[in-house]
Amino acid sequence: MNEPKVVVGAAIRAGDRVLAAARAYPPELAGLWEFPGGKVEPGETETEALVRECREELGVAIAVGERVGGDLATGGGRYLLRVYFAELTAGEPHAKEHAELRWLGPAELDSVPWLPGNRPAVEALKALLSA
Ligand SMILES: Nc1nc2c([nH]c(=O)n2[C@H]2C[C@H](O)[C@@H](COP(=O)(O)OP(=O)(O)OP(=O)(O)O)O2)c(=O)[nH]1
Repeated sequence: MNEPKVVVGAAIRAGDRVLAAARAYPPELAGLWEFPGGKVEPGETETEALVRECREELGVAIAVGERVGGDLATGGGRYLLRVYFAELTAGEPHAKEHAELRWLGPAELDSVPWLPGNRPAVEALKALLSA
């Protein structure tokens, strides 16, 4: 079996809220929520991938911070998801590729249907944002 590909997600934080994004595609994932991000390309660091994806998907610049939770198997074992805190350094997020964006506080994190693999990261976030 192939090694899982690393997928990085940015938990962009503003105060006690983080930015969640609803996928627009593919059809089987559309309407489910995730952290902006994507696959780490060959030769790219995880930080570089996060910066690139947030520029492409949201039109913003970010600074990447600490990890949120551990490595999460997702996509039926095809991917290893790693979530990082991030902060906006330039621009306001616009949904260039997502169906919708929402800023969610710790009490609102359960108000959207997350991609199933994100569950443990969302639980970790809830604890970190409430602390
Ligand atoms: N970006 C992102 N992907 C996630 C999260 N959770 C999760 O299970 N995934 C899955 C969904 C996708 O199957 C895969 C990442 O794919 P993607 O479509 O976002 O990556 P990409 O932008 O590099 O894709 P592409 O260029 O190949 O279309 O990881 C998450 O929080 N953020």
